[in-house]
Amino acid sequence: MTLVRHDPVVEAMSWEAARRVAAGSVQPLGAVPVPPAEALGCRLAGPLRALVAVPGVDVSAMDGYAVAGDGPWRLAGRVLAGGEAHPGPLAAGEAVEIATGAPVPAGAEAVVPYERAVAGAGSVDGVAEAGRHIRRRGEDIPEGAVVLEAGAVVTPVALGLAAALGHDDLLVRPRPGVLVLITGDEVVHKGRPGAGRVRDAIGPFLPGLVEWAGGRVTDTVHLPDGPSALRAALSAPPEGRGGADVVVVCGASSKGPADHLRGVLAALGADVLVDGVAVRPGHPQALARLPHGPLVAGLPGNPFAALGAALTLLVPALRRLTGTPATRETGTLGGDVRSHPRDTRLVPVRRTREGAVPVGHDRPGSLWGAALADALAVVPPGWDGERIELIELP
Ligand SMILES: Nc1nc2c(c(=O)[nH]1)N[C@H]1C(S)=C(S)[C@@H](COP(=O)(O)OP(=O)(O)OC[C@H]3O[C@@H](n4cnc5c(N)ncnc54)[C@H](O)[C@@H]3O)O[C@H]1N2
Ligand code: MOO
Repeated sequence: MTLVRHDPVVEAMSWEAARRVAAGSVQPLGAVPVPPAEALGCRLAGPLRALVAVPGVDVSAMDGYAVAGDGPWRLAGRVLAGGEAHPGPLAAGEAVEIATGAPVPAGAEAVVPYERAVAGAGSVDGVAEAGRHIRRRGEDIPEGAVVLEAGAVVTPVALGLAAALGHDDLLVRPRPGVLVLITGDEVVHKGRPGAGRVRDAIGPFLPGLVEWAGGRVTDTVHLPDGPSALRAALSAPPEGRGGADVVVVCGASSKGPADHLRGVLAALGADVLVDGVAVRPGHPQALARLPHGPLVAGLPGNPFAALGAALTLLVPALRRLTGTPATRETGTLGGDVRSHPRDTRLVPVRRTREGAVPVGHDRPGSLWGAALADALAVVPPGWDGERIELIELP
């Protein structure tokens, strides 16, 4: 009989420390100008300024008559938005018919809406209130004003605002690219898994999770077990990785005969930043930096463990790359939850007015509980029942 000597158990890093290491493992990506569709959801890398005033000139706020002096007024023309401006200034006693948004002629003192005017042949009468219904140049937004600060999220509304202010491209921190490698000979990607097979449950949730955290999945590649395919994928040049900033490896993180992540990382000379975390589920997770640049996040193959690990290592790194400040939500936890003496527990919960309530079904191999939950409660070792951190689920 051959005796196999396994590595001694190495003390895993605390969950808090692992999250800190992940956030500190990268720097925010440099600013790039991108078109609006690409900028959506990114953070501004600099302040957004008004390139033009809004409105750009004095315009009418109503459909009616721009008038000078007291009525009745002689009708001197018509001005439409996008049409020809009135050729000269209005003299006292003159009016032009005007559309909402059309430039008011110089000399106009007010706009009298149709509803308040009495039109005759070549003339119009009514009561003018000085300055009424004229939107002055820059009244809404002065030229040069900072309308959104650096770090603001580019929302759909922000895109509309930027366009109104004359911007074509926006200067943002781009979405970090994430390449996903799914390992496992038993993992299938379509249909009902047969005997000895499991359906990939991690590849389908990562794009949404990555997008929610500010990144984008550049590609999802399925690899057979064994070190050579993993090694080839991790040592590909940047263009072979789609320029990804982070490579996520799912499975192969533990100590089994097909778990090659650590061996491949060592062979490639990677700097291992996290090698196991004192958390349940998800302890075999890992974080490393390859010599040629990208970060590698190793997620366990058990899908709920992979989710917990993604929230521990991947999401904090993506948030840092996108320049997103760390936030912390705390709450109370109901139900009968016990802490573990050594490991942090991640417990799927729903947040209610009475505090967070565990939803159950939280086995490492199943996403059932996490799918019912809207957050994971972070139960530290030796928890005393005080307030706890809640990490939001996408
Ligand atoms: N001797 C030890 N064995 C294990 C340990 C340990 O510390 N010592 N840790 C256990 C824990 S905890 C976990 S989690 C797993 C992690 O395993 P791996 O990351 O190496 O992943 P696999 O062995 O490939 O798979 C584990 C499990 O998950 C299923 N799987 C894999 N990929 C997927 C996928 N994309 N979608 C759905 N399910 C997947 C796979 O079939 C296995 O059932 O290791 C324990 N063992
Ligand atoms: O990370 Mo594992 O899922 O705790 O079983």
